[in-house]
Amino acid sequence: MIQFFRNKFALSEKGAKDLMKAAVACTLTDLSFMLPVGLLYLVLKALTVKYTGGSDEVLPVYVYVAVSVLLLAIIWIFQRIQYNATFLASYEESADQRISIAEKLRKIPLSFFGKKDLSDLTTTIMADCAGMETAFSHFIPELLGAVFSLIFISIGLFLCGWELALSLLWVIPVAFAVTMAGKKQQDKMNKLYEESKLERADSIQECLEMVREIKANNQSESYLVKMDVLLQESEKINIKTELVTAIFVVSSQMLLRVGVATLVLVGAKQIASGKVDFLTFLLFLIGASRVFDPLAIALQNLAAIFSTEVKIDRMKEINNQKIQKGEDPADFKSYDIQFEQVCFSYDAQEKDRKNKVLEGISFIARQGEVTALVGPSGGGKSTVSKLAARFWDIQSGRITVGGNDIAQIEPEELLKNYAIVFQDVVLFNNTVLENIRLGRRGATDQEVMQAAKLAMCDEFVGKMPQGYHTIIGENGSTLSGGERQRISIARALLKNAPIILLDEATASLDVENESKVQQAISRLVQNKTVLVIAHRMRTIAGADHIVVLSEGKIAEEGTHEELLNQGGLYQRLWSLQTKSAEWTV
Ligand SMILES: Nc1ncnc2c1ncn2[C@@H]1O[C@H](COP(=O)(O)OP(=O)(O)OP(=O)(O)O)[C@@H](O)[C@H]1O
Repeated sequence: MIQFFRNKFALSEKGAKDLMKAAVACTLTDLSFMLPVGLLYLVLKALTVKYTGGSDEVLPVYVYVAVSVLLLAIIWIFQRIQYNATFLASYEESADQRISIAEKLRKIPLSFFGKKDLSDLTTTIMADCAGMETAFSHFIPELLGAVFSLIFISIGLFLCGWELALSLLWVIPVAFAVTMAGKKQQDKMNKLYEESKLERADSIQECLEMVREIKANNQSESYLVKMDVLLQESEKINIKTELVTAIFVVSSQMLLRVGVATLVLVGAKQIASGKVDFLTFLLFLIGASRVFDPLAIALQNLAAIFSTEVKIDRMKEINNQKIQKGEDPADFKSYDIQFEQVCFSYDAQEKDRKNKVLEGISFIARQGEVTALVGPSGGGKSTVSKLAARFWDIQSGRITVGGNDIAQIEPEELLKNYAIVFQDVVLFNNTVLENIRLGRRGATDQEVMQAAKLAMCDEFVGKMPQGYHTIIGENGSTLSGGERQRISIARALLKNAPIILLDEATASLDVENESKVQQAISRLVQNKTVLVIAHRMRTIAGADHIVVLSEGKIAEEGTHEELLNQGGLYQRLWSLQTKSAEWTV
């Protein structure tokens, strides 16, 4: 049962156990609501006997009052248990779910993120988990509680009179069948609704992210029109989804009322024929309201669980992703990076050779040397540098660092040895100091400032209102491209790792700052393995080893002079850049 709940609702083992406990608590609460019905029956029976001159002794009023108080106390205790078992447990479970999804996302290969966009993932972590929370605290335990308590109450009613019980309860399987009959239709609409919700969130996010480009291209009007159409579409799907659910749920809830009607018909006939007394009939009538009220909610809950299934599937999709593992406690004797016949495609499923981004790549980036990757745009330079840090797992071949296959090394362990400066710098809405400290947690303010100074950050930080303690806005929105890049370089300098990946690290710097930062980088790279990508070929002319990549293959490799002498692609690119440097507008 626990395993069933785990699979069905993507719960942790504790969550599945807590759900079972919550279902038992809901059952006990539902059953406890039947206790006053029993007491009422006894009171009415005693009064009837008394006023019809029977011989039964009526107990003193205070006994009934005491029993009523006792029953209220029992109901309160069960409700309290239900509250703890549903709400508290569900909050714990959804917090655990969010943490476990975030943990999983940390370990999933980046290829997964290529297929999912940001709003999709945030929706899963926030909205889907919240939906699961409601299902856990309300829909599922209440439904199970209603079903379990119904079984007990039905047995009781059958013992009191099977004909009356049958006349009342026959509608229940029919009502459930009606709700279940709509499942396929509801599933389809729920899926459509979730998709439209995602599209809407996506579009709003895109609009906010691209607000500068939209304004610059005078596209605000057309974007708003597009958004309006999208929202109207989404509204239509929303209404249709509600309508489909309502048709089946309301029909089944109405059916329950038919059960009361058939009870009255059969009851009247049985009273007339003297088969049952009026009190027993009354007991059934009161019992019917106690059974049908939670049941009507249970049918609604069943439909709500259908809609949760789409959310659960999305959570399962993340939970079932293979994570990047690695067992070897790597022992790095050196930090040479070696690519051996590496083939790679961003779509791991893609078998089609023509979609390969890299094919048969083999080269060595030695420790103590600067290895430069050059070549036409789209040739695979950034891909090679990202593969060197195991951002993606390759499909064939081998990448080693100091002889250790990086596919066998735990990604976070591996990355401790890398300092990376990307073209697109990511900054956090925090102070300059903390953004640089990200390079090495635990570095002192002194060390952070030393690295910042080497990366030429001093000059622009000095002009900020609170210096290094100035908050730089979301993704460093208050900084220029060059300033962002210098912070990123300072991070790498602070980390001081044995392997350095520089992907267009100085592209956004002006000439003066570029030469200063280059000096800092040259101090940083001593005795390290450096893999550098630069479009401005003069910046890598001094590299120890140049690998020319074109259309995912190595076109040629060697030193600057060797490659110029070969008169191949490198020489052509070099002369083109030399000529373009002379161009003027
Ligand atoms: N995340 C990704 N998902 C799918 N395809 C990608 C992804 N990143 C890059 N590519 C594709 O892989 C190929 C190589 O891209 P890559 O960025 O490695 O080239 P590059 O040589 O660094 O280009 P540039 O000099 O323009 O930066 C390109 O065709 C690109 O479209």
